[in-house]
Amino acid sequence: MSPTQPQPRTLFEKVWDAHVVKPETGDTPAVLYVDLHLVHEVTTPQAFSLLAARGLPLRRPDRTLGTMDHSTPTTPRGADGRWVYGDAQAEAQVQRLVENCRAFGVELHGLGDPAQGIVHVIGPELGATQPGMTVVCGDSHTATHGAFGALAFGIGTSEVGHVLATQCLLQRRPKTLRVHVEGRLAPGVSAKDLILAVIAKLGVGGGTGHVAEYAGPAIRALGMDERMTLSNMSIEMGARAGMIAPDDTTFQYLAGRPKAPQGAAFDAAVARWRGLPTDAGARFDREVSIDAAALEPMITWGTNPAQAAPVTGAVPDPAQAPDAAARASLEGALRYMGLRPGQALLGQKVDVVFIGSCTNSRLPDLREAARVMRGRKVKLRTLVVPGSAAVKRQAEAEGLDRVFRDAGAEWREPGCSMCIAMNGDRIERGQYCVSTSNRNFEGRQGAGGRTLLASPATAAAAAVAGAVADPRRLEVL
Ligand SMILES: CC(C)[C@H](C(=O)O)[C@@H](O)C(=O)O
Ligand code: SF4
Repeated sequence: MSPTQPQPRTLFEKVWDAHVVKPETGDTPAVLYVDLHLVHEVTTPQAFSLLAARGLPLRRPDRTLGTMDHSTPTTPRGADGRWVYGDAQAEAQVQRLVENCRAFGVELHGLGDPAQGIVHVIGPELGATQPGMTVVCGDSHTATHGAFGALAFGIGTSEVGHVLATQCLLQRRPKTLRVHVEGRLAPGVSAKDLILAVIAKLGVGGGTGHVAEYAGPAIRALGMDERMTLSNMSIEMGARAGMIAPDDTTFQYLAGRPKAPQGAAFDAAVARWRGLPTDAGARFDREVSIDAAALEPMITWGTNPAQAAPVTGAVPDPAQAPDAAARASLEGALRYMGLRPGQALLGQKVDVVFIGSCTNSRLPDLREAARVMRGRKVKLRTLVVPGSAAVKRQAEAEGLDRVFRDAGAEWREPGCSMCIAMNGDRIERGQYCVSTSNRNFEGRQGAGGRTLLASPATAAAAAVAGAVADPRRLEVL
């Protein structure tokens, strides 16, 4: 390459370089400009108070977008027009967000609003999330928006305050990691199974300090909703963000969405966005590759998302752990989960199924669950919670709600719900829940509750079978 030619750059580097207001020096992080700041009720009260205490205005109300999701009820409002909250704290949080957004002029999609929903579902749905943007939110699953070729990551509450006040953020430049996914996913194997397999391979710390880029033929073949499932869980392997290069699938998804550029402006944006993908010859700090065709439906058996196995596999035996520390951690996980070393995962008893969360609550996820439940009955408590009011409307227009109700499942209002159990939707101590969410930490879905993470099809199969089941073998259910 001649010295005058520009260095090939990765997708991450292009987005980072375009947003650096002040470069990083030895002891000071870079100042990074933020294009889109998403806000929800849990991580904003102190941040808005910080502004109020200093008498500062919100720097860019037009680049700040609010919704409520974590603490919101998923049962419809009563005949008196009132929502029934899980507890007083949940209601207070929601009220604070309403007041703060009104006081600071933030567009808020609150309860009952046709665009309300989980923050990581509504950003893309409204076309607010776009390629090449920097997107932040006081929420670790902000990585979801990376599916559009945005640099999107979670920030802490004090940083939320900085962004509200300045539209900028102090950031150290992360390293880069490319996850190259060869081949094609087999029928019955989904993006959720792929990301669980990637995390199982790399470990919960495998991406620490890095921004991941998912690339390769298997990724190109995925729709936007599936790509979001993948990017969403990047944080579960410690990655700062998880990006996917924008392509025609991305542009088609965005065309006509209310907050996307319209008409000639859209065409101009697409022309710009086409320059974002990683250049041939660009260097990553680390590269891994995985064969999509070899994957099976996955399910977690432990208390972190890397503790996963094919659904046809078995719970590992701590006696075979490579060292004492690994053995102790395995033993701890199995004790909490009440599972025996070597036991088959198929047939493991399940008490509750949760289909929802920012990982798997979009229309294609619900279609998958409905495909499995259609004409069948669930054997246990099954909650289906759409990711947004828009997903709920579309699902109902297709009659998916009927399929779920006829099967005996509960069809709820949009929100985070049982993913985090902040709104009163929870499992009981000792119960097993096959969940399409992203975290199986101890007590995540309710104190003492045991979570097994899986895809919508695997979760629906468990609901119908009353136990862990293989979604590719519906004929035996
Ligand atoms: C409540 C919020 C701060 C939290 C997050 O950061 O991700 C939640 O969304 C989660 O999934 O654990
Ligand atoms: S659905 Fe779950 S993971 Fe997603 S933002 Fe809500 S609580 Fe966090």
